[in-house]
Amino acid sequence: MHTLWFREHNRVATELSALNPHWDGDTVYQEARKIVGAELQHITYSHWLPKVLGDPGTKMLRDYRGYNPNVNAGIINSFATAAFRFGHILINPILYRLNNTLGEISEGHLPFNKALFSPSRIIKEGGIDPVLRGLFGVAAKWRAPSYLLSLELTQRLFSAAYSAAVDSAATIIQRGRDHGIPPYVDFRVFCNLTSVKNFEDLQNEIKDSEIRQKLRKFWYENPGVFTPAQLTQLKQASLGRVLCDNGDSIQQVQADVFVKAEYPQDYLSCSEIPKVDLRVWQDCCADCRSRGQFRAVTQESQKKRSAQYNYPDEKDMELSHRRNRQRDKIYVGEDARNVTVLEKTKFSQDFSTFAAEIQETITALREQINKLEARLRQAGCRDVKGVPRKAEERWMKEDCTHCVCESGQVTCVVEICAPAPCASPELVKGTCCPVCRDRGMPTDSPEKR
Ligand code: HEM
Repeated sequence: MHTLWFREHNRVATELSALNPHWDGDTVYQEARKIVGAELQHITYSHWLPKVLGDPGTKMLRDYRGYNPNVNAGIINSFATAAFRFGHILINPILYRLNNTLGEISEGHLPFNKALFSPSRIIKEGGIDPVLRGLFGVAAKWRAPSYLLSLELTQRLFSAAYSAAVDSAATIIQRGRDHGIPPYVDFRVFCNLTSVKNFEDLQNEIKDSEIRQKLRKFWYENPGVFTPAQLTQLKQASLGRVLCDNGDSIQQVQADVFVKAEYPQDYLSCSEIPKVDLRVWQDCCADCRSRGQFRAVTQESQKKRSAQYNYPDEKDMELSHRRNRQRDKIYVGEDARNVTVLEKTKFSQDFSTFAAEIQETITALREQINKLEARLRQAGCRDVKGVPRKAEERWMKEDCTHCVCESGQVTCVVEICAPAPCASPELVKGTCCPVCRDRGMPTDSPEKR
């Protein structure tokens, strides 16, 4: 686009110069610059912005009513830092390169990351026209949640120039923090939209209930994120303990490191500070139900977005190029939603992968249902040690782990500890939660764990 506008300037200048042979170079340059600036303003406000803002937004913009020296022409911080970066979701992960009949050029389309920092492609691979045709001859990217920022922008941006790629999503979020931009929920109220308290209130904006559910799970106490046993352990965590475990050689800290304490009397040895017992993350126990939950969430948070939203890797590209030459030209989605252009072959390939994935999921679910039904038919259970337990039987597994046999399945729950009402709670044998008691007891007391 820069080359296009640079050429436009020179074209206008040449024509002006022919019309006004008496103008000096500076006059030709300044007048051409003024004209190109005006063209850009006209196109931006009259042709582009209405597509971005829609009718109501365009009406609010109103027509130009003359220069007003009292209007601050600067843009607000939140516009530059956040709002106008919406343009990043318009970026297509593929640069389509089309010939003059809108078919793919012999060099093929380009993944976005291969296009940056490679101006030589313009010279060697057909000039600027193929890329420009790709911009006007192909529909815009589909505005579905999973298409907003492609992996090209979050995992491969500028990878041709830097050893580590830039993550545009992370940069945008971080830039918002750098600039102290108010949170989205505050902007909703400012813009007279409904106020929101939780992700369900955003169901018109985030239509996919699965995504809303995933977002909810960022709070560690939400059901399904950790098992009850894990939660109990997590609530033993303290910054003091993290300092003890990870400092170079910190041996003593106060019980609450956020509050200054007198040394040595108010300091505790690190061994006295409660610790998160990671054994409850050991991947084998009778508590299959909660183990399943834990696994699901852990895998969910690690899962990368499906490659179907992105451009194929190099080896796939070679294959697709060969196929492309034989098959139909690109067709533009006629759908009113402006569906992304898909190559016919790629579409059917994606669809087969999708169908195979669904099939796999159905088989896995069927297996789970069979297992659950088999359990329901069982009257009792067996605990971890293989001891038979009757239906509805309850027992203590350890000091603070209650188990119950329900519907053929053992479920164990670890007691949740209330915050101890003293500065230096201790873990004492026979109790689940840290207790407050006389601090005179020696630290190596056999009662201590
Ligand atoms: C080839 C496409 C694009 C690339 C590679 C790109 C890349 C970038 C990068 C790397 C930044 C700096 C991020 C930071 O460190 O804060 C940035 C900032 C920005 N981008 Fe883009 N961008 C592209 C297209 C767009 C479009 C189409 C728009 C709007 C329609 C846009 C709007 C902005 C804005 C408003 C900023 C912030 C500028 C500022 O802080 O003053 N970008 N872009």
